[in-house]
Amino acid sequence: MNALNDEVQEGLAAAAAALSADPAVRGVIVWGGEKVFAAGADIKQMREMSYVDMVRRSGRLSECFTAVARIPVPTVAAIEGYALGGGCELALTCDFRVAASDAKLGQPEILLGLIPGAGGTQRLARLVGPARAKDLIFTGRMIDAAEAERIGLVDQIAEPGAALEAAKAKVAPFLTGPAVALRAAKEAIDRGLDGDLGTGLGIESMLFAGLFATKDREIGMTSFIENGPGKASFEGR
Ligand SMILES: CCCCCCCCCCCCC/C=C/C(=O)SCCNC(=O)CCNC(=O)[C@H](O)C(C)(C)COP(=O)(O)OP(=O)(O)OC[C@H]1O[C@@H](n2cnc3c(N)ncnc32)[C@H](O)[C@@H]1OP(=O)(O)O
Repeated sequence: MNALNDEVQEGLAAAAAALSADPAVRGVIVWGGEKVFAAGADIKQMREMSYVDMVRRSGRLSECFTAVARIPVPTVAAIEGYALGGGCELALTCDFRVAASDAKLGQPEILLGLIPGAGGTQRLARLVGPARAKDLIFTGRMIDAAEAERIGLVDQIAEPGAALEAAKAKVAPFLTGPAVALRAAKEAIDRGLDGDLGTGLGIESMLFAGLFATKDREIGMTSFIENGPGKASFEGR
């Protein structure tokens, strides 16, 4: 079930750091395999943990989730089977979510006497709105891919077993786009969500101005003038 135990979380954090540091990486897909995305944090491991254990980890509880959220290029979660609890929270750290039509998503922590502990109360509420987030978190109920798409938790539905292929198709256009501009767009949107409108507009202006130093800006504008829209062959820098 891809239970997110210590080892898996450390592996995710290391992979996210390596991908973030590699300028050749233009897009990332998070996939749990053909059977399941992730059924959440490892309940068996958590049951052995004490309050002191958790206090010791506070601040680090969701560092692998934050590492994935901070990957500076477009990311897509390809969901088969279940994305529950920490698994749904991991999917929420991606820019887009593609789910198989028979997939189930949810935040069932309340059924364990817990609440989401890796960003679910924050990212889910920002994505689907506080009322829908409260419905899923207060009830702990699973929803199918169709309901998830309806509320905006999932962006696209694929045939069972085809979520990875659909995610590859979704990320493909970004691989030949203007890499620096795509990074700037993701940073402006994500950082803007953290603050007030004025701060967000300031971040956007700074990043917009910075793109005038890129080669792709010259390529894009020259291509439009000479060939019309959408014909530019960007260099990615
Ligand atoms: C996290 C531990 C490491 C420490 C790290 C620091 C701690 C903090 C981490 C960061 C904060 C994370 C906050 C997130 C919290 C959570 O995610 S809480 C867990 C939320 N998830 C769930 O409640 C889902 C639990 N699973 C199920 O409901 C069902 O298994 C299923 C997914 C609906 C599938 O059902 P079914 O097809 O009937 O299969 P099962 O028989 O139930 O399961 C097969 C085997 O898999 C085991 N398993 C399933 N889920 C988990 C899980 N989350 N953790 C551990 N093990 C799991 C299940 O026990 C079965 O095992 P066996 O009986 O041995 O075959």
